[in-house]
Formats: sequence, structure tokens, C-alpha cells
Amino acid sequence: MSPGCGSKVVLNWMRRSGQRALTEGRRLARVGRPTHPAQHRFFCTKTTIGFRQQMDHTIPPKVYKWTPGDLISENFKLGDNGHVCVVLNRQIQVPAHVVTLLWKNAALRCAVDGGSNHWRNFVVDQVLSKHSKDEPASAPLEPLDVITGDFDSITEETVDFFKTTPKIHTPDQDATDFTKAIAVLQPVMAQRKIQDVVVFHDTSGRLDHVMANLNTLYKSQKDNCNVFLLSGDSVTWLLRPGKHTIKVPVDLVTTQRWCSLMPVGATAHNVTTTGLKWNLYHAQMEFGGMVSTSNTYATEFVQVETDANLIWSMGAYEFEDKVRQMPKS
Ligand SMILES: Cc1ncc(C[n+]2csc(CCOP(=O)(O)OP(=O)(O)O)c2C)c(N)n1
Ligand SMILES: O=c1ccn([C@@H]2O[C@H](COP(=O)(O)O)[C@@H](O)[C@H]2O)c(=O)[nH]1
Repeated sequence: MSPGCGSKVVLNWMRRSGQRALTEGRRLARVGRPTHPAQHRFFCTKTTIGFRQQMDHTIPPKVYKWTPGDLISENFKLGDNGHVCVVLNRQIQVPAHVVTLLWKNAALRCAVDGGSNHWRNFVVDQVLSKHSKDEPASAPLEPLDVITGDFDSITEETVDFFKTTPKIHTPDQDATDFTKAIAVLQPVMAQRKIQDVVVFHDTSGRLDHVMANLNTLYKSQKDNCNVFLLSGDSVTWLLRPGKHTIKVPVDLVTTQRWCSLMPVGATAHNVTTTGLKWNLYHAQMEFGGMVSTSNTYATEFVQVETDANLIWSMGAYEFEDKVRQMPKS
């Protein structure tokens, strides 16, 4: 099985994507917005176990504002240039109507290797479920723009199903297909000024894949690129060093849904939070030491100031119940 691939395909696809950007003017779902305050000089106190020291910051922390409600509720607020949807090789657990809306509003749509098998199932299920309920057929889902990967998981049937979709072969076995997909997408995103990537993934199954997917968040970090992992019941993304404000949907506060801050990979020496039930104050976080799991909210606005990367993950309301009603494919 050898799907069409090669540098010519990449170039043609990128050229077409760029051209479309000039004519389309799609809207951007800007979930995270880094801002750059004027530089000033200030001091902060770092408290770790056993010592306290003064840190002289000549560079102020970067400020980030996140509104995950735009992503996990039905209120998708869209900006100017759209977002990217990426499908990984796991069954899609995000409720169908959320997937459909995110897909419809996307500016670019990509399936990663075996993810294209799951996308094919999703497309077929959508048509069959309308048919079985005698509902009028809705507009077909927008086509995939590209399938990437080493192509060890895409089936012949799926290749055939998506025969007109450009396929970009990324054979390197020193990086995951997901990491390579983001690397393929980033130049096009930069060209079209798209910042947000919404990834349909799942946390069940192989732990190494889950860890590798978190690693991709680290590997793909750029000022102009936010990658959000969306599963059946959670949203996960990377908080870079800086000052973050996360606006939490009120339902999640009232229902006391879970949230967590995880120092994956490196120690964070100075983490201060407000708005959580269990807050941190100039705290050190690391594996083997303190990680903040099973936390929840005290208010609608959570602030996290950190000197190192942290993974933020939060329960997404309504998802779990809807997923239980979905047929497994
Ligand atoms: C030190 C090291 N460990 C492991 C690997 C193997 N490896 C890392 S990423 C990768 C590709 C994984 O492909 P992906 O499609 O993401 O996952 P799959 O389901 O095919 O395993 C491989 C083979 C390596 N190259 N180097
Ligand atoms: O159990 C899994 C398997 C895969 N993934 C993600 O999907 C891509 C593509 O996987 P393939 O097996 O090559 O089709 C992989 O890079 C992982 O990011 C996963 O999350 N869980």
C-alpha cells in the first residue's frame, strides 16, 4: 500500500493552502492569546523547600489569557483565520456535535495516519445515524485537507475512501506521526496566521502514546501556536513560563469539576496560583515531589504564574455523559 506522497505533493498542498487563505478570510477560534506587556523591572520572592531567595527579573513574565469555554462549550467564539483540526489514531470520544462544529469552523483539517480510519468511521456514522433516525441529511462534513504519517496504520479501504485527499509521507522513525504532523502544519499556519490546533485524541490505551502526545505539546511550542488535546472528558494544553489567566466556564466551578497542573519533564521552582481550591504559593513542583492533581476551582478565574512549563488539564463538562450514549465504532 503506498498512498501518494513526496515533496511535490507537499509543495502543491502548501501552495493551494496559501492561495486559499488569500481568498477565504475564515474566522479564528482564538482560545489563547499571548500578550506582551511593556518591559519593566520588579522583584519576586521564591520559596522552595528549605530556602528563600530574591530573584531580580529584568524581563517581565509573558501574559497569557485562556478561554477554554470557547472550545468545550457550544459557544465557539471564532476569530479571523480559523483553527486547525487534527485527528489522531484513537476512537473519537468527543461528542459528535462538538466534533462537527469544530470541524465545520476549522480552516485546515488533518488526519494523522490511523486517525484517518477513525475519521472515515466518524463520517460514515454521521450519515448512517441521520438515515436511521429518518432525519434530513445535513450538509456533508468538509473534506480532509491532508493526511500525514508513516502510513503503517491507514488501511487500504481508507486510502481508497480518501483517494483525492493529499497525503504527505513522514517516514522518520525518530519522531511520532503526531509531532511530524504539527511540523508539517506549522509553516502553513504561520503563512495563514492560524494559531490554534484542536486535536481529537484519547487518554485510554497505550500510556507511551499518551506521554508522547504530551511531549508533542512541548516540542511544538511556539509563540504563535497553541495545541489543545481534546478527549471525551478533558482539555489539555501547555502553560509556558509566564503569567496565565484561565477563564473557567461557570458550570465547571459550580459542579467542582477537576483540574490539574503537572510539571512534566522538568522541575518548576516557582509556581503561584489563585482561584483554585488548593493553591500554590511560590512552590516547587516536580515528579517525585509535588504535582497538583484532583484539584478544583474556587472561582471562575484561575491564575497560574510559573517559571517553567506545566501541563494544564481540566475536566470538560457534559462530555462524559454524552460519550456513554455514543455507540462504539
Ligand atoms: C530512543 C528511541 N526510542 C524509540 C524510538 C522509536 N520510535 C520513536 S517515535 C517512532 C514512530 C512512532 O510512530 P507513531 O505513528 O507515532 O506511533 P505507532 O503507533 O506507529 O507506534 C518510533 C518508531 C526511537 N526512534 N528512538
Ligand atoms: O493508541 C494510540 C495510537 C496512536 N496515537 C496517536 O496517533 C498518531 C498516529 O498513530 P498511528 O498508530 O501511527 O496511526 C500517533 O503519533 C499518536 O499521536 C495515540 O494517541 N494513541
